[in-house]
Amino acid sequence: MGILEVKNLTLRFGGVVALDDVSYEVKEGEIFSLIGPNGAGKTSMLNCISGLYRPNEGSIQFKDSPITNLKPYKRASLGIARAFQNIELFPHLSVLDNLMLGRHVRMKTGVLAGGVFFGKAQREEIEHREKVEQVIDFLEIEHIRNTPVGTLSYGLQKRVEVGRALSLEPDLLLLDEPMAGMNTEEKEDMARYIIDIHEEMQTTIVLIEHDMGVVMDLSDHIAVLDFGKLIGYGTPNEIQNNQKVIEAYLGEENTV
Ligand SMILES: Nc1ncnc2c1ncn2[C@@H]1O[C@H](COP(=O)(O)OP(=O)(O)OP(=O)(O)O)[C@@H](O)[C@H]1O
Repeated sequence: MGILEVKNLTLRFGGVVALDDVSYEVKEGEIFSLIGPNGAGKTSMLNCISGLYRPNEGSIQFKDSPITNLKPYKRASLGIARAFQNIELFPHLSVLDNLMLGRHVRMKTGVLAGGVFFGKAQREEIEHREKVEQVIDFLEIEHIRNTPVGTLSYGLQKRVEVGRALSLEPDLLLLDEPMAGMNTEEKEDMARYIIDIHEEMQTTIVLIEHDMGVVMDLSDHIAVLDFGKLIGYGTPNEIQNNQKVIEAYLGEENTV
């Protein structure tokens, strides 16, 4: 079953067609990757899914309901979370506080009431703290839980950025180049966390990544964009043998 259905999506910026009549489905529980050359439209696609951009044409359905015209916070409250390519954390706040803020759309009493601790707000705060502590354990960032994010290494900040999205307990996690700028060891760690999130939390993941080794290893299905058009869709094996994709993006050396 498709947890996310994108139909005939077109997005224009003046004369630039960032997305051109793109349709595909992301199945529940899978790791789905969006690949393609620079400027192909991958981030624009994530922006349309998370609600930052409104497409000119077409529709997006999440769990069988239309979300095309919903605001980003509404989509977040339905279970769509995103880790940004350019880390979107509060650098002066601790890891724990950043993750708590990541849950704010789940909080009924609001961050302020939670902060001054009365009755219902206090109970809710404790519940949210527990969820966030689970994410901290899961991503093995206990040792930096009270550290201001801005003082951490880039690799750890990227992990906290994923943690911020994960603290929402999403059904659909959008990861925009979670390994960009990382060294080999950090990349391997991040790949392992993505596999664990997928396997242990059964979270559906949409991944944008330029490292083809990672994409081919992790993905159940891959969609390939080129100049805003969908030029390929399939399993890693199908994509590596797709002549159009080889010519536009992969090149002969990346194929099996
Ligand atoms: N806010 C914007 N205003 C104008 N043009 C934009 C905007 N966002 C994206 N574009 C254009 O849309 C096209 C697709 O860009 P997009 O960033 O989605 O590609 P991408 O595949 O994510 O690229 P990269 O791999 O470099 O991140 C590009 O031509 C880009 O210049």
